[in-house]
Amino acid sequence: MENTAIQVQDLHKSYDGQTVLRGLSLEVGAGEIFGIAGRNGAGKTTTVEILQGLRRRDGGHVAVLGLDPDRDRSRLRPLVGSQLQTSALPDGLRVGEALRLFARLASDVVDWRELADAWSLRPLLKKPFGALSGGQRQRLLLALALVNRPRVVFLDELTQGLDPSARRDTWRLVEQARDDGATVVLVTHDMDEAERLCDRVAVLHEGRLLTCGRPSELTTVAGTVSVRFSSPTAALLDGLERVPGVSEIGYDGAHAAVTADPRAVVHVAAELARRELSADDFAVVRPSLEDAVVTLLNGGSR
Ligand SMILES: Nc1ncnc2c1ncn2[C@@H]1O[C@H](COP(=O)(O)OP(=O)(O)OP(=O)(O)O)[C@@H](O)[C@H]1O
Repeated sequence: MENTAIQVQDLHKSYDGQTVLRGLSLEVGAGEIFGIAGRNGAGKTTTVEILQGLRRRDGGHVAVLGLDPDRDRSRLRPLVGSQLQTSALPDGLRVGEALRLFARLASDVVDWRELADAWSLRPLLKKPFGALSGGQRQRLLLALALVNRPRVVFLDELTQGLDPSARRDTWRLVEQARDDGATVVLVTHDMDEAERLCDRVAVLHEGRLLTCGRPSELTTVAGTVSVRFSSPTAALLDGLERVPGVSEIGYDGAHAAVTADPRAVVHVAAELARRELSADDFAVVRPSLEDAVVTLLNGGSR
């Protein structure tokens, strides 16, 4: 990778004899929005905590912006932003006070008023944290993660509990942070979010990297697509299962769904043409990223 922001090689970590990370390796490019997904307990939070120097690793090599989070923590701290947990702020702290305080701690590299405008927090400046809605809290916590103009930002469960429009606003602001030069690492269970927002997604499984790639690559890796079209009778579909690469045929009385290897789509289309089935709604539907990740985690093709 040309410009690497984060390098993880053969990372190991155990808690009280329970092994959580067993040889995790991955790389994050500078300027990427990089998703980390995997089942509960896969080691996602442990990994990002090690990357931030909040937890010590047992073995392996880790570099964030060329620095070792264990040894160079004080040099790394001003370069990294992190989304705080909701519990980290006292209920009585006002939005304006939080922004001012965090900006001062970060040596005022960013004008907190500009940040308040960017994140639509102006009307909330006098409100105490405890009186904010879930979405407003999330906006403040994200603004605070960016107050030191970090080169790497770690976000965990970014849009959990947000309404669809607040989710989209948040995605836009994260993209803005990336466009301003930050590398973003996003731990998420929300595959819709990962598909929409992440340049690449790493799927962790049992403390190792199961797979990593662009969302479109992962959906391809999952193996099959669904070819859908109208068909007036089931008889027109007879024998279609013998087309190489077709694994399943469904028919609901009006529509057919043929599950097939992506490379077989053209042969399915040719076969339909030979049968003079004029399907004007012929569509190839890829699995969603969520379908793909579930398939991969359940041991499907990789
Ligand atoms: N401080 C700790 N002490 C002991 N065990 C821990 C500690 N922190 C995490 N673990 C255990 O390590 C494993 C991995 O936890 P981690 O939080 O890294 O997983 P995760 O992938 O982020 O999970 P989730 O999706 O549920 O947030 C879990 O089995 C968890 O119980």
